[in-house]
Parts: sequence; structure tokens; C-alpha cells
Amino acid sequence: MSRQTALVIDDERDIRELLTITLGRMNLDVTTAGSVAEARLRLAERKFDLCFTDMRLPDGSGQEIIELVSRQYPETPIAMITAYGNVDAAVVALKAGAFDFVSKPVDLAMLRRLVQTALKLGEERRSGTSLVESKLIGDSPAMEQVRATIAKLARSQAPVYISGESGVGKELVARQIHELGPRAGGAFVPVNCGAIPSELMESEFFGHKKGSFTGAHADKDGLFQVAQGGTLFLDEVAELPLHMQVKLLRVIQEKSVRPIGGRGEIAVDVRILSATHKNLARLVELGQFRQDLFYRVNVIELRVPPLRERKEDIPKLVGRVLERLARDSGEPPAKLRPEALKALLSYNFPGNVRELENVLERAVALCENRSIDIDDLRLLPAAPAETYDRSAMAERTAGAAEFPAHAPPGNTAPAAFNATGEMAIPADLAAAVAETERAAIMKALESTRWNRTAAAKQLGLTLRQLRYRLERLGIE
Ligand SMILES: Nc1ncnc2c1ncn2[C@@H]1O[C@H](COP(=O)(O)OP(=O)(O)OP(=O)(O)O)[C@@H](O)[C@H]1O
Repeated sequence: MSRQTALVIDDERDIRELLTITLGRMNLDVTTAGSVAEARLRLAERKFDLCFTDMRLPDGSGQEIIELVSRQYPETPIAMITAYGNVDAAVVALKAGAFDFVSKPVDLAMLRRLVQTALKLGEERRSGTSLVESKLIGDSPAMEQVRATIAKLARSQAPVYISGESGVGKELVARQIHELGPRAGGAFVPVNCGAIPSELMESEFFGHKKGSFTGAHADKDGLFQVAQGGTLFLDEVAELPLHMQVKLLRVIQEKSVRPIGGRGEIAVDVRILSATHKNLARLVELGQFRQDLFYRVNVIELRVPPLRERKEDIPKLVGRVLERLARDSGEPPAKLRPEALKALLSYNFPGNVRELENVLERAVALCENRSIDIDDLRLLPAAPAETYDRSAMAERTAGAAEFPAHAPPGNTAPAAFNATGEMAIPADLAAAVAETERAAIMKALESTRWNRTAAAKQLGLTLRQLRYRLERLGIE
């Protein structure tokens, strides 16, 4: 078999030589170019399995080359060589279509892993194996669009921020991005950032050495080490406390972690995907999420549309859920009566696909002769459209809790606003805040039919945090 080939584009001779020697040791046949013009010639002469380009070249920019390769040679993965810590350049390159970046001075272990990933990626692109059938159900235009974006993003190593309401399928989308990409052989590690106690976060993410604090009885790998070679999915990323946001930013930029009590840095090769049902940009404005981290995790945003924007998908989803429930129970699948399907099609699903699953599970338990009638669905009466805007709602709750003066008018804060919607100065601030909190919690509980786990998720709280609030507010 002929050797695989790489093109290295850099105007610094030292870098060209270093990469030629290192890649040569990995059994790659290396060609070099010192300018954009020369790179164009080399690319036209033959096909490469992998490219590296510097950003600043004497006759143009590496971005031009990235765009050219992405457009004309889409089977060739291209990585950018950046100056250490130049996050802006890395972001620009990833947006332009680079699959990853290498920081100078080049870390050889990191480079080796990057090359392996890139070569695997190229093979997949040529064989088309990444076009495997998606586990995401639905063929509405909105879902097709999501699927096409997933296929594109799976090929990149860029951090992706997945936005969308609670229960729309953000985690499923993250899994697909992982499974369809070159990291599929590595682990997919989902982390609910809201569920880790703040004081344990550093050890959970970066690991610790035995004896580094009371209770550290043995060395422990952090989530980054567990996800080595794979993907770390930061679910509910908005819940990260500010001190962790700083640490995470450092890890993402430097691609290395330092376990608590550890002496050295450990290089980590992990792709970061993140999600939240909250409006992260708004939280940046409110000072609750660091702008620099937002910029870093949000290199590319993928919005998963709510179920009410893709109602065509409901019949297929219903079919799959009923099949799954039948498999679990060992009984034949239940069937929906036509009126029941009609009711589902005109329902707005504030809790999205998760709510649809819950509705069907309950209906299967309630129905007679495995035939689901409209009454078995127990759908909530239609609520005002505003109720469905979970992100706005969560954000409003967060904003109201921290900055009552900024809370917009609405029925989530009856005590703090007068009839014309103007902010009234509350005579008792604590009581007004408690009232706002109570109203938001009640709304979430009602919309989830008192499913506390689902309500906690909608409110961006852990179950424990919600229980505590219920107790404090005396809600049974
Ligand atoms: N398109 C889909 N096809 C099949 N199942 C789906 C789809 N979208 C969502 N689901 C199912 O809906 C449920 C909720 O999905 P998921 O946990 O991915 O949502 P989420 O957006 O991450 O929710 P949250 O914001 O609450 O964490 C899961 O059981 C998932 O399998």
C-alpha cells in the first residue's frame, strides 16, 4: 500500500522541517510549501490525505487555503498551525472549515493524535461511512436541516454549542455528532454541569492525586481524561460556576489539564460539545456566563427546533415510542385512535419530545385493549404562547432572582410589577423575590404535571435544588 501523504504550508523553515521529520516518523510522505501560491500548485498536482497550514503567509492568509481545500478538496482534512494561545485565529479557522488546530510550539503527542484522527476522517469521507442512518427520528424540513448540519459538524473538531428548549433532543444530537465523526471509536462522555456540587467540580473535571485533599484515597481520572480521544458533552453548561468557567477556558485553550495535587500537565485530546436550554448570550449580558468561554464553546451554534415547529415528525415519533414501549413490556404495540393522533398534532408540547414520550407512556398504561383514546393522553389545556418559551422563562427566573430590577413584566412576577407592567418598588424585596420564585416553580410543575425531575430541568435546577426550594416555599 502506498504511503499516506501530507502537505505542510508554513513560511518558517524550522516548522516545515519539524513537521516533515515528525510526520515522516509516522510513515507519512510529506510535501511542503512556503506560500499560498506554492500551496495552490502542490494541491493541484496531487491529492493529499492531510494538510497543515500556518495562518500568516507572505502572499496571503491560511484562511484562504482552508476555504480552498474545504471547497475543492473536501476529502482532505486541513488543520491550522496557530501561535500559542491565539484563540481568535483558531476560531476563525474552525469556522472556515479547518477540522482542528495545532498550537506552536508543537506538542508531539498531540500532533500524533491529531494525525490519527485526521487520517481516519479522510478514510470515512472517501468511503462515505459517515452517512449511516441517523437515530434522530423525523423527516420534516427542520429535522433534515438539523441532520445535514450534524453531518457537516461531525467532520470538524470545532466546539459546537447546541441550543434549544428542554426535551428537544440536544443530547441525542450531540451523540450523533460524536458517532458520525472520527472520534466514534472514543468515548462520548455526557456531563450534567448542574448536577455536580461546586466544590467537587475541579476534581470531577480534571481528576486528583491520592492524598491531595481529605477523602482523596486514590488517584482519580477526571472527565477530560475519561473522554480522551472522544467527546465531552457539557450539558446545562450555563450552570458552571464562574470559577470553573475560568478553568475550563484554560483547558480548552491549552488542551491540557492539571489534576488536583498533580505536578505536571496532561495533554488532552477531547472535542467539546455543549448545550443548555437557557439563552447563553443573554446570560453573558447579565454577567452570569463569561464572554470568553461563550466565544470558545460557541464556535458553531446548532439550534434544535422545538417539536411544535416540526409537527410532521409526530406520527413517526409516536410509532417509534410505541414500538419501544411494546418491546419493553413484551406486549404487542398499542395503537392510537385517529382522534388521539389529531389531538397530538394540535398540541403544542411545551416539554417537546420528552413530553411526547411521557404522554404516550402514561397513555399506554391507562388505555383499554391497547387502543389509545384521546382521554388517555391527558393533554394539558392550551397555554398562552409565552409559556412555551422555556429559555426566556428560565432566563427571566434567573434574572429576577439576581437582578429584580431587570425582570420584565409578566405573570412570573406578579408582586414586582404594577398593572401597566412597570416595575413597582416592592415594600418587601425578599417576599417579592419569593413570590416570583414560587410562580416560576408552580408554572414549571404544572407544565410537567408535577414531574419534579422534569420541572427541575426546565428551571435549570438540580432535583435537590428544586426539593430544597419546594420545602422552603412550603409547596407540597
Ligand atoms: N428526533 C428525535 N428522535 C427520537 N427521539 C428523540 C428525538 N428528539 C428527542 N428524542 C428523545 O427525547 C428525549 C429527550 O431528548 P434529550 O435528552 O436529547 O433532550 P435535551 O434537549 O437534551 O433535553 P434537556 O434540555 O432537558 O437536557 C430522549 O428520550 C430522546 O431520546
